[in-house]
Amino acid sequence: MIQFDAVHKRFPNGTTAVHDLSLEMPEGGVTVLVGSSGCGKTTTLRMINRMVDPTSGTIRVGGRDVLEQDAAELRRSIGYVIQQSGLFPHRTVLDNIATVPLLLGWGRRKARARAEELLETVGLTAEAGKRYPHQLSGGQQQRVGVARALAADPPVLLMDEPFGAVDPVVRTQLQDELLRLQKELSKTIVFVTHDIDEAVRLGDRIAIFRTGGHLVQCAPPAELLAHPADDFVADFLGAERSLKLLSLTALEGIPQAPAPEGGTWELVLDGARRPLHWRTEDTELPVRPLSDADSLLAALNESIASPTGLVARVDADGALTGVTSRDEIHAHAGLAHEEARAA
Ligand SMILES: Nc1ncnc2c1ncn2[C@@H]1O[C@H](COP(=O)(O)OP(=O)(O)OP(=O)(O)O)[C@@H](O)[C@H]1O
Repeated sequence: MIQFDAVHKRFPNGTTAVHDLSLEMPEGGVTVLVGSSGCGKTTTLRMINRMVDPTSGTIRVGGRDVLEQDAAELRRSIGYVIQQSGLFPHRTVLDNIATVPLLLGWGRRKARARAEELLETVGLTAEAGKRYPHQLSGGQQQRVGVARALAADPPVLLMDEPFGAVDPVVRTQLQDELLRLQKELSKTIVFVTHDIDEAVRLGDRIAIFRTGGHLVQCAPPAELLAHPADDFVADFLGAERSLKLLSLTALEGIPQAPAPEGGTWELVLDGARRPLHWRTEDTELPVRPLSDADSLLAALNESIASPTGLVARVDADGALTGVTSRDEIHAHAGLAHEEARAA
């Protein structure tokens, strides 16, 4: 969908921001650009919608060279979300979201109806639409930014550190929302971040850049974590690289056994068989039940916290389906690594 071919960007002051970049960003997937400050991520992103033009090389979107297209038209056809949302302060939330449809000549009524629909899509109330941006929290403003970028239903979304300015809890919520939306919409997304955990969570492919605008490696997260191309990439991925790999493997298919009965610790259930806590004669300890979609990393964590070393497994309704032991989780963690290395 988006193709960079030998792209170079040198600014008039002599700074090379992007060096000989050849990269493909697949249709309907999330490509995350990561790297330390100043390594050329934003410049790469902005060359896609011609906010910056390359010095040499070719960029194609949907097979068409961007330099052969009208810059303003191209920009309207590509969604763009930035940190601090970039909303117009003197327009209501609804008018902000309707910006591009109005520019495209949709007519006021249709543009507003689309904006109302999108408010709901990004998890905001109709009432929020009547407010001005400063009357919303940072996380809500980012949601409006995403809604505005989606308004004309563009096939491509560019997102530059969109969740960089919100606290970690809201950031996780926004990431979850984006994953949910992406399941429905399958946009071609290019996402810039400093945060490798965010990249592993969101990316179908991760491109790691080094200062001077050099692309070092581009691969799906599991491949990157199992086979970093060099020490730079390994350092960037961090010391917990192996644990990050476990965050990509789901618990589904990992064997379960019936919950133990009559031992020192008992798993207490409510009337709907939902786990409440672990109980011994004089103590109760919390249980954090996991479903098939949860990761091996979450299971490892829970197995360490659990007094019995057992992880309670539940179905979609939260009802107990069985337990899995710490040893079993360990064995599968090792297996997940071997498979990733072998792949
Ligand atoms: N308009 C410009 N003129 C001159 N140099 C620029 C310009 N824009 C960016 N640069 C330089 O190009 C390099 C790459 O910048 P860019 O913003 O693409 O990096 P980045 O990886 O997105 O950084 P950050 O994570 O800090 O946003 C930096 O050295 C930057 O100072």
